[in-house]
Amino acid sequence: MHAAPLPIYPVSAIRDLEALAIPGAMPPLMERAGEAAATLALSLLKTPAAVLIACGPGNNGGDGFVMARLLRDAGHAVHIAFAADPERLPADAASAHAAWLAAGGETLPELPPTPPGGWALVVDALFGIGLQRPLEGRYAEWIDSLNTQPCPRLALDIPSGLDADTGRCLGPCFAATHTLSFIALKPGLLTLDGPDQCGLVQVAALGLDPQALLPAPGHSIAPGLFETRLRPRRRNSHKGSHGDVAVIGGAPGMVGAALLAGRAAASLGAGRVLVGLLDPSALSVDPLRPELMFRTATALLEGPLPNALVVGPGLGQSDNAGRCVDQAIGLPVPLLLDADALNLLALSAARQETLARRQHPTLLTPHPAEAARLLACGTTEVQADRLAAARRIARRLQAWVVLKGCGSIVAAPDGAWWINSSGNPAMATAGMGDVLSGLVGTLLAGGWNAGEALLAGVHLHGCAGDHLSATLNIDSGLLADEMSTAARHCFNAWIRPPTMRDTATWDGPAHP
Ligand SMILES: NC(=O)C1=CN([C@@H]2O[C@H](COP(=O)(O)OP(=O)(O)OC[C@H]3O[C@@H](n4cnc5c(N)ncnc54)[C@H](OP(=O)(O)O)[C@@H]3O)[C@@H](O)[C@H]2O)[C@@H](O)CC1
Ligand SMILES: Nc1ncnc2c1ncn2[C@@H]1O[C@H](COP(=O)(O)OP(=O)(O)O)[C@@H](O)[C@H]1O
Ligand SMILES: [K+]
Repeated sequence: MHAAPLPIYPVSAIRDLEALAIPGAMPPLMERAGEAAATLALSLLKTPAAVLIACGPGNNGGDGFVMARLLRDAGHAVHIAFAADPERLPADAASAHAAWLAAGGETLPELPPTPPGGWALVVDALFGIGLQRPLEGRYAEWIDSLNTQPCPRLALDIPSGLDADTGRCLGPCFAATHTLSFIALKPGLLTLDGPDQCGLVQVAALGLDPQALLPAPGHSIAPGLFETRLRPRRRNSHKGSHGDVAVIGGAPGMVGAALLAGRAAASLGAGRVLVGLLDPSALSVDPLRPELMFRTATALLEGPLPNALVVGPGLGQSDNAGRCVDQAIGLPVPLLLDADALNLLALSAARQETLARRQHPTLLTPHPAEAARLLACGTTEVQADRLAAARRIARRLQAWVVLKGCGSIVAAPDGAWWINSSGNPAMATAGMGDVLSGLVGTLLAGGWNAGEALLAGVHLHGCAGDHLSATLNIDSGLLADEMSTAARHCFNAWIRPPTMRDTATWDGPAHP
């Protein structure tokens, strides 16, 4: 069994879930949320300790009051900072506040000074999915102060100051070491600033089965999404069974990009890899990867059709590059456009219209600046709502799209979406995108459909980066060309049956 994707609900869908779940919920959801938070806190606290909980004016504050009461019952010294008007708390939060006072607890209108031994835990129960605007004044000061505490910092539902839908810090934002999100994941936990602000994310479903109440609008990416493809190769197969990948790119000065894509394709097991370079004076062999076959871009586009075509790595924006893109769009093959192929697409409305009418799978792999060009807007606008940007491109161009970066978004032409959580900032180096193109191209050439190939390629690419960072013990300085063998390693771990995954020896053919 491979890991299953997790459901993701934007705020509007969480509100719908609330409406469906709350009428019958007993004990109330807030009680369950506070209890789940207290359970997590107890796992972080060894001996009776000093805990600071900052409670806000809404239901997120209510979760904090419930948690405080339970931690106090467990013997911890709980201090609550609460500056709002108790009369204006929503009903459940008002009950939780009253129960805290009835249990002998008190609240302070300001953050108390740090006790001599320091806080053992600080908890952000200020704002959750009801955050409407950037934090200012007192709340901004509280966040700045809480962020300096060198102890575990737990956010309830979502770090205060983070937009739950977009992952954007609206202003000052709690920097959690742990986030306990209620009912289901929200997109903002997983993309843009979310992963930096959230620390370790856990979900407390509060006894609900959200998917039974409301189908999830989106999902995380996990191998369970494409597990039917994760099978060992048939013994009776040959290079023709695994597909030809053609990579078009490599204008003068950028030949390396095409090589990176080609090498990644070869390492992932493409039957044959052909590289069509635009630079007429470039290599005709890659001495470090002699398996690659070289052609001119024109010869490749006019020769026998490959099983998948990748156009863009190091392509440049010459007239010749434009002709290659136009020609590729017209070919009846699965087509992945990356890098300058996307920039050339952005330059021509006619090209976009032709692309959107293609009858064969089209995949686009923009980073935020390329996405901005495709949408004729600024990169800031793309990053302000990555999910919306990816979905807009996918719908408009009727293509499968990955908007790359921290928490890559995959969007389908029909509006479906996923968020990837593998990968890390050591991968923020030139050439990483070229490697991704080669990996996805190989899966396409192997007969995977567009969605499976893109979801798997994006996830695999991140897993390879994580594997390398862990095994090399590095947080920076990952080289794009190192990724190919790591991707090969991770992919083979996926396709082997569990019983064979750790088997290094071979005892002869298995007999039934
Ligand atoms: N979903 C569920 O079923 C469950 C939800 N639960 C919990 O409820 C949380 C959602 O609660 P919520 O809707 O009351 O919103 P919440 O985040 O507490 O903030 C709203 C308050 O903040 C205020 N406010 C907003 N922005 C502000 C700012 N920048 N600066 C200052 N004030 C600002 C806003 O006031 P206003 O904007 O009207 O001025 C309002 O008073 C959710 O995240 C989870 O923790 C759990 O109990 C389990 C079940
Ligand atoms: N901080 C990060 N976290 C996760 N993945 C990242 C991060 N930075 C870069 N990556 C991944 O590395 C790749 C970079 O692609 P791209 O920007 O196109 O690079 P290039 O154009 O240099 O080849 C993308 O797949 C991206 O998602
Ligand atoms: K919070």
